[in-house]
Amino acid sequence: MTDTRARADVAGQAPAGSVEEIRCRGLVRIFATDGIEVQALQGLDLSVARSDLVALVGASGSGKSTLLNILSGMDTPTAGSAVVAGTDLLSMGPRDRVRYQRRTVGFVWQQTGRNLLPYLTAAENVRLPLEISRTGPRAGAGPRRDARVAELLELLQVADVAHRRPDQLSGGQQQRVAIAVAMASAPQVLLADEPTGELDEAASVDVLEALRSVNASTGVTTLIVTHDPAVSEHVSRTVQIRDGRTSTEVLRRVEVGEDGAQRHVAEEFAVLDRVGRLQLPPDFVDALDLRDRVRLALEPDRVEVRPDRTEER
Ligand SMILES: Nc1ncnc2c1ncn2[C@@H]1O[C@H](COP(=O)(O)OP(=O)(O)OP(=O)(O)O)[C@@H](O)[C@H]1O
Repeated sequence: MTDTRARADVAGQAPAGSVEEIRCRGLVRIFATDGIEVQALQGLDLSVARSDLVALVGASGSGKSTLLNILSGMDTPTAGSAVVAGTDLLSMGPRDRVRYQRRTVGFVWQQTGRNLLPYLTAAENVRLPLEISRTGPRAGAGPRRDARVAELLELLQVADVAHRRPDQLSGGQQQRVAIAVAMASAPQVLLADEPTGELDEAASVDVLEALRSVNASTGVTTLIVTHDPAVSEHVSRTVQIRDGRTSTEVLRRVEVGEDGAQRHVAEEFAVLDRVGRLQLPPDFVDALDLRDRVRLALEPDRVEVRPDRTEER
């Protein structure tokens, strides 16, 4: 059974003193098709601190892609608030949206074909966003753009294949070039949707390590949406979404023992939202056969949740 502690602060709170780069409060997204409404996000709260590397996990249909589409500026929530790097995603106009997608966020998608243009080389793919924003302050002169392309290909360890087209690259190399493309305009936030979904285990580890090293060396705030349980091993914070809301978080840290040896410690927390709601893990609910109504008791240092046995008496 999972040892889940309730985190006694606001759901997904960024550490004290840090700057919140992603802040979602009460995010709701309702889709209506053929008169049927699906509530994909049901009041989701999430905070990610600047320069953090966070994995977002959850079962199929839990709302991960819906959240990522909103954070990437491609979709608008039905209600709630979402602010990314100071941009309010609910109130931005069409011009702000283009600017936001070009400058503020970078994306890496699961399908390698969606990330790269097939008829351009790796270097040309990385250069393209710099050419598109050449009038912008981050563009610089031609030689500066060349230097930036070389620097990014070096950082992602794909400089040796700079002149190959995507079909001449392995899946892992394609995703590393895709990260270089996403980082070209020096975004503040990097969003990756199942970046290892089409890769074998070895290539997945490579790509996750590439994301980690880009995060560490540039400080870009990074959110990775994934089904892949191995991703959690590569990040210090994993947020789980269940039924359109954040439900639990796993925080990992390295501790040094008295003997000087390093230990990796992982602690799981239930997420408590601003109005006091939390989701009990399914294995807790099953273990005590909790249903419909439960009894709560406030103890000096904890809250007890017990099954309601009234009808059995
Ligand atoms: N455009 C849409 N129209 C109607 N329903 C939608 C739409 N997009 C998503 N949904 C529904 O919203 C819910 C959440 O979907 P979402 O794609 O965000 O889940 P997910 O966690 O990303 O799933 P997966 O891991 O399978 O990609 C699902 O019930 C889905 O069917």
